[in-house]
Amino acid sequence: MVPPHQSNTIDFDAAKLRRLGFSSAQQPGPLRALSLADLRRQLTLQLQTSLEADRILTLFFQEVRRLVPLDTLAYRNAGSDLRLEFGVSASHSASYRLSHEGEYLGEVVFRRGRRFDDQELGQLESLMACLLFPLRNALLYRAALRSALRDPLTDTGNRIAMDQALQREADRARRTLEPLSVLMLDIDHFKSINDRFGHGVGDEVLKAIATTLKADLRNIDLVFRYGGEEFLVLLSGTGQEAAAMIGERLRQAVEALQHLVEGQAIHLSISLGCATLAPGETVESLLRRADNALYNAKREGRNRLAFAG
Ligand SMILES: Nc1nc2c(ncn2[C@@H]2O[C@H](COP(=O)(O)OP(=O)(O)OP(=O)(O)O)[C@@H](O)[C@H]2O)c(=O)[nH]1
Repeated sequence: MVPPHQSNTIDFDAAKLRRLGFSSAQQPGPLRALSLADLRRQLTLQLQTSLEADRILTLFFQEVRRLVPLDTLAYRNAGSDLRLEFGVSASHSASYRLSHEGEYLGEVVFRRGRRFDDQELGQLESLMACLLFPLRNALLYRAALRSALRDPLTDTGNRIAMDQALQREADRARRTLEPLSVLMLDIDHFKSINDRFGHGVGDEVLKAIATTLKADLRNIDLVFRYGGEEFLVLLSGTGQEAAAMIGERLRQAVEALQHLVEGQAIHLSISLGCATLAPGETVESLLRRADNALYNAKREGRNRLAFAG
């Protein structure tokens, strides 16, 4: 009797993948010269194994060098916030702006110590065709991840991103014994802005304040919108005194904002609660203390910073 279905199990372990032509990036050993056609076939298989732009370009750089000697591969895509560089810098370069049917996919730059000849440039162009679709998929994946973690109105991190970042940074602070502080901040009398000028203006004010906060902070500091008109600033490696200085700078920056509605500047201010992670403290307790401090800043008259007890 022949069964109607045959079921098989295949374990794609590292050895099997190697036999099928998928090599691991960590695999040591000398690079073997290949024909253009062989390399294109291998690249097509290998570049499908990841959705991370970093990994895809690392593999591409590693494999392309088997045919065309290269010192550097650089990749830039400002729209996707990507700037990657592999290898060591060199004087001669060949750069390519990649696009597919009008869709911009970034710029690739190859560098090395001597000029590229026409045959090599032809080979690089042919190999870049293998990069196109894996790279496009990686950019789409990156955009999807990004939008799942960002607040679209203010382009700050959302609540999910905040919870993840807080946990990650608190774990790191415990491990490294570095300080970690948060600033919880809330726009003063925001309801009356909505009531007087409408929700559209309220939204513009939220965007303007978020832009001011981001412009005033260093890159590694992270801003999240965790409620309607409430933001959290996560300050890694920052103790209470420095966090208060940063908070005060943010307060002044918002106060100095000239936000115009129908030609008239409206007065804006924020109140802030500042808390620093105590030894053994949980993230929930840190947030609770920052929230209490924010409540005190409001009660004491707004447009000010209060410390957590
Ligand atoms: N335009 C707009 N308004 C929002 C959004 N999310 C929340 N709000 C409004 O934010 C206001 C918050 O008001 P309250 O919590 O009373 O606080 P407040 O008026 O800022 O007063 P204090 O915080 O005590 O200074 C409410 O009117 C909400 O409707 C949003 O995405 N857009």
